[in-house]
Amino acid sequence: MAASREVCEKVEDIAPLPPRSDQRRDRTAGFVIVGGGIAGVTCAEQLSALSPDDPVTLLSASPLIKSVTNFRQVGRALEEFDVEEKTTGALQKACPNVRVVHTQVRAADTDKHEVYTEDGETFPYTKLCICTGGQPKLITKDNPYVIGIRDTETVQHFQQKMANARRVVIVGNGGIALELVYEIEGCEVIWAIKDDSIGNTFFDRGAAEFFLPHLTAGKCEENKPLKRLKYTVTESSSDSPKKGDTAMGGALGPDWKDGWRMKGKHDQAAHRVQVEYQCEVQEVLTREEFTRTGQTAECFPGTSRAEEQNDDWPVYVLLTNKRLYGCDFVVSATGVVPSTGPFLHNDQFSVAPDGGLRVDDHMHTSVPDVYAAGDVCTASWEPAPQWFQMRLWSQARQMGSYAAKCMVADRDGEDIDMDFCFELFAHVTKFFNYKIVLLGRYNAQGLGKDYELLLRCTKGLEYVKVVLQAGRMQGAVLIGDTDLEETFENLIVNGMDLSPYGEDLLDPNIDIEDYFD
Ligand SMILES: Cc1cc2nc3c(=O)[nH]c(=O)nc-3n(C[C@H](O)[C@H](O)[C@H](O)COP(=O)(O)OP(=O)(O)OC[C@H]3O[C@@H](n4cnc5c(N)ncnc54)[C@H](O)[C@@H]3O)c2cc1C
Ligand SMILES: NC(=O)c1ccc[n+]([C@@H]2O[C@H](COP(=O)([O-])OP(=O)(O)OC[C@H]3O[C@@H](n4cnc5c(N)ncnc54)[C@H](O)[C@@H]3O)[C@@H](O)[C@H]2O)c1
Repeated sequence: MAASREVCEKVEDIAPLPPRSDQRRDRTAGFVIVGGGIAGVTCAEQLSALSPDDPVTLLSASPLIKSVTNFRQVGRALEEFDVEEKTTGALQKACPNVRVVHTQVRAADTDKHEVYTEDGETFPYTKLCICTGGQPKLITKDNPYVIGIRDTETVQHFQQKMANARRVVIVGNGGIALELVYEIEGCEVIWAIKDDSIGNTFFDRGAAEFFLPHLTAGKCEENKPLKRLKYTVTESSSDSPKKGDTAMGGALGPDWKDGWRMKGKHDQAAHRVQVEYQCEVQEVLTREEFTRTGQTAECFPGTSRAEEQNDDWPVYVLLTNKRLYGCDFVVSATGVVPSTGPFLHNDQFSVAPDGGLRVDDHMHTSVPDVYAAGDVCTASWEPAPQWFQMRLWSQARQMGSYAAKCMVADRDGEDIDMDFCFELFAHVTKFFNYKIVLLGRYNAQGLGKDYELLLRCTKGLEYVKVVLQAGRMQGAVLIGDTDLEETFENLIVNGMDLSPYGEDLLDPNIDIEDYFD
């Protein structure tokens, strides 16, 4: 049988320690941050603000760094912002005591309080914050037809493949898959999900039903995506990531470019999506391997054998439901593997089952003077009842900022309370061109069976779901411009008994903002 499915959850192989460097730049140790994504840059900015006289060194493998712009505090925990790529100079100009070094960290000796880089330099630190993000968790590694999406480079690679694509298989049912399925045009999509409804990372079945009509509806003018997605870059470069390159860029931010659509080969092809429910990829076969099986590949559902575009696909995907599809390539939108590789030389770090560096409620790792923030870490403190980690920009920003406060407080021997943002899960985003707000235990996470739901839905306009337990709001899903997020955030946080209001709570004729103001 062909390439067996190997889910690569193992952290990248740990290379031997680089030779001890004698290139110790003459510098006083200070705060060192590894990673120029949102977590690392926010940490550097906050350190600069809190400790402007101390040296802060940001080591980043990506030439451009990510920073937060147009920050808007929508509610007490809910925030919106844009993400922009900036030159390192911009950060250094804004924060004079921050120095950004474009380099790749190879290892750290936490006993000596030193970080070593690929080009043989040593950076001593008093406090270190690891913000190295993550990489796509691919369903199978080293298969040129199976790609992940993480940063600008991988998007360019994706775009190149898209240009001539007639059919792609998307695996996964989370953020990236939801966005791609909506954005891809002129190309057939086979969407393979493990679940019985779409988008279950974010939505329950009800909300999934709300979106289904948008799966195949063409994007007529008015519902063209307002926010161009993160998957388009204006310049297309011929160099796809070199083999062996780990995706060293920062994870994508919202579309910072007004770019092309993700057009496949067939402009005129309708937006055709076939969802294959409750299945996984069993095998990915080359054309030769497929031919040897003697099997017949499926036509795109609804097309006859004669209409089938062709049957000489470069790659074939066998699903666990025994359906076999040919396609041009596979997008493995199947989550993130934290990039901890350079730090696991010493086994002092406690690593969580998802591969992240465990951090406590002060963003401390298990190693003295070493902190972590963003996708690379796994929150390992007892969380507030309505908060949980999800690897998102907002949480990367919040963790980066809070880690900086903890680093300074610990250095000065001061106490510090956890930021409010860790009291309540709050996420605002867009899917299928609708505003989406997710609050608290929005899918009744961890509530067992002891909860009730209130729903309000206007087809094509809005979908409101409230999760209640003992009359108290635990979470909410808001789809569309409901303007309920601030009120609901307060109701979740203040734990008010709402049972007297019953279904009136969602009565569209009652202006509950005033009611609970
Ligand atoms: C396609 C895609 C779409 C997304 N869309 C959304 C969204 O709509 N909303 C949302 O909230 N979240 C979204 N996310 C998630 C979000 O991008 C991440 O959670 C967030 O950016 C993580 O930030 P970070 O700083 O932890 O990591 P990253 O942004 O990955 O940054 C890691 C940094 O560390 C550097 N680095 C890594 N290893 C080394 C090393 N050894 N030495 C030196 N530097 C190193 C990298 O170069 C990079 O600069 C999306 C993610 C992807 C992949
Ligand atoms: N708008 C947004 O909020 C948004 C958009 C894109 C990405 N993101 C974030 O970026 C990160 C990466 O996105 P993502 O979509 O890769 O991750 P994700 O965690 O959102 O979704 C991963 C999906 O893949 C599924 N999966 C995992 N292993 C699988 C396997 N072997 N076979 C089939 N399915 C499998 C999971 O069940 C899940 O449905 C996530 O943290 C996500 O939250 C957020």
